[in-house]
Amino acid sequence: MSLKRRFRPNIIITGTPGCGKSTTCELLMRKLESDNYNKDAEYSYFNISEYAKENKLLEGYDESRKSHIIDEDKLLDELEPLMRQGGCIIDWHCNDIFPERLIDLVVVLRCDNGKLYDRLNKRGYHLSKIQENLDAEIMGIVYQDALDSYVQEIIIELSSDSIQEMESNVERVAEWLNLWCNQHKDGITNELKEFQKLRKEKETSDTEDSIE
Ligand SMILES: Nc1ncnc2c1ncn2[C@@H]1O[C@H](COP(=O)(O)OP(=O)(O)O)[C@@H](O)[C@H]1O
Repeated sequence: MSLKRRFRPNIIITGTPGCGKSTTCELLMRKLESDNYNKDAEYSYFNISEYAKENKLLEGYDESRKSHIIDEDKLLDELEPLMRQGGCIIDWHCNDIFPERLIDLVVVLRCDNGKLYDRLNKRGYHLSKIQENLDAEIMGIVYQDALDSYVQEIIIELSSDSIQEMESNVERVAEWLNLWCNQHKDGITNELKEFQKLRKEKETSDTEDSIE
C-alpha cells in the first residue's frame, strides 16, 4: 500500500553546463535547510553527474567530449522510487528523461554567452567543448528539450548572469516550493488520513485472519 500523492514537489534545475545549476542548487539547499523558511522542508539534492558516478550508473566514456555517458535506464530505476516520494532537486543539463508525472517544476537557467565562455574557460574545457556549449546556449537547446517534454506552465527560464540574479532565483524557487506545499496541504492531509484508515483496517483484518 502506498500514497498516490507526494508531500513535496520534484524540481529539475537545468541549463547548459556552466549556467550555474550546481551553485544555484547548493545555495537553494542551504536556504531550505538552514532558515525557518519552511520547517517541514525535507529535500534531497541530486547532482546527476556525481550521483551516476557514485552509484555506478555509467555505460561508457565519451573520449571526444571527455565525459562519462550515463546509463539512463539504470538512473531512472534508481531515482523513480525516490521521486515518487517527492522532494527531489535534480541538477542536470538533460531534463527530458524524467516521466512528466514526476516533475512539478523545470527551472532552465540561462547565461550570457560571454560570461558562459569565461566560466567554461576557467573550468579548463577544450575550445571545441566550449564552442559546443556556447552554440547550445545560443540555440536554447536545453529550454527546447524542456518544452518538448513538459507542459509549458511548469517551465521557467531564469537568467543567471550574476550573483544577484542567482540569489534572486534561489528566493523565487524557495518561495515556489513553499507555495506548492501550502497549496497541496489539504489534499495531502486528506489522503494521508484515508491511507492511515485503510492501513488500520488492513492490519485489523490481518490480525483477525491470523486468529481464525
Ligand atoms: N549567477 C552566477 N553569477 C556568477 N557566477 C556564477 C553564477 N552561476 C555560476 N557561477 C560560476 O560559474 C561557474 C559554473 O557554475 P556551476 O554552478 O558549476 O554551473 P553548472 O552546474 O551549470 O555547470 C562556477 O565557478 C560558479 O561559481
